[in-house]
Amino acid sequence: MADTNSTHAQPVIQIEKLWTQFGETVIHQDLDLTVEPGEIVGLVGGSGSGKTTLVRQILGLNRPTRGKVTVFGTDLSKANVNQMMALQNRWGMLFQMGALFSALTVIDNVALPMRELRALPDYLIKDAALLKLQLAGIGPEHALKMPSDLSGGMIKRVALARALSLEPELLFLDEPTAGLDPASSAAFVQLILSLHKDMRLTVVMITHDLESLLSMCTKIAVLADKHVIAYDTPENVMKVKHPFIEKFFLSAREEQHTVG
Ligand SMILES: Nc1ncnc2c1ncn2[C@@H]1O[C@H](COP(=O)(O)OP(=O)(O)OP(=O)(O)O)[C@@H](O)[C@H]1O
Repeated sequence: MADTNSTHAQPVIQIEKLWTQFGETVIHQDLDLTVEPGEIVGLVGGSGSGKTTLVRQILGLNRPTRGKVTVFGTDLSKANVNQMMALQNRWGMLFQMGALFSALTVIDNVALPMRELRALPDYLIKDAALLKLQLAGIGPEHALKMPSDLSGGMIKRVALARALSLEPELLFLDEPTAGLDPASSAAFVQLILSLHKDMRLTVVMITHDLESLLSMCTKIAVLADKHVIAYDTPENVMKVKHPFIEKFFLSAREEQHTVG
């Protein structure tokens, strides 16, 4: 009998039978991945396993050789310019490098995506930018500073405020804690967790940082052997017998044994 009570929300991201080839080199082969609303998915894999390429394909910046990428129900291979622009307003991206424009003040960096939309008067954009900064833990006293006046942790927070400026439903994070000291890293993880809760975000994050993977992710997707070899809760992924997984989680397992 059909279960009439269950709601089947549309996946935020659906990747089906994706192939990526650069020249003779195959990077992804028959890769499948589905991200449901509200998940925080950690994307892990060895260097060159194709994590960045996969995220670029989800953002429509790279086209897969074969296969289908659907975001918010839109098949990217069939999306026209207007549909792509509509999608771009529904996601935010926190880049690892060059997170801020060095010639713009903190508030102008955050205001930029809103100004590009040309939908709001500037006084409203400034207020909205101040609110986003506050959400990311940056007070108004820092609004007119230049990026060069900020610490690494503050730069990440301002970049996060900018990624959130269009109130995205989907947030991409590329190595969000890289370069932060342990205390700033833990604070940044807490910030993302609270935003995830308050803003009902879906998050996809590339990271090598075991600590943030285990404390944040509802699911981990492991990229190896050209596809997703495991996609489950951190607890279950850690149990999968595969050389990459065993090596990657070795330290976490050892910690568990020490504690237990
Ligand atoms: N445009 C391109 N042309 C040719 N090769 C490319 C291109 N983009 C990526 N590659 C190759 O594809 C492979 C996957 O790269 P990608 O950056 O996606 O890996 P990654 O898993 O993010 O690696 P890392 O963890 O080191 O950042 C690499 O071997 C890279 O050199």
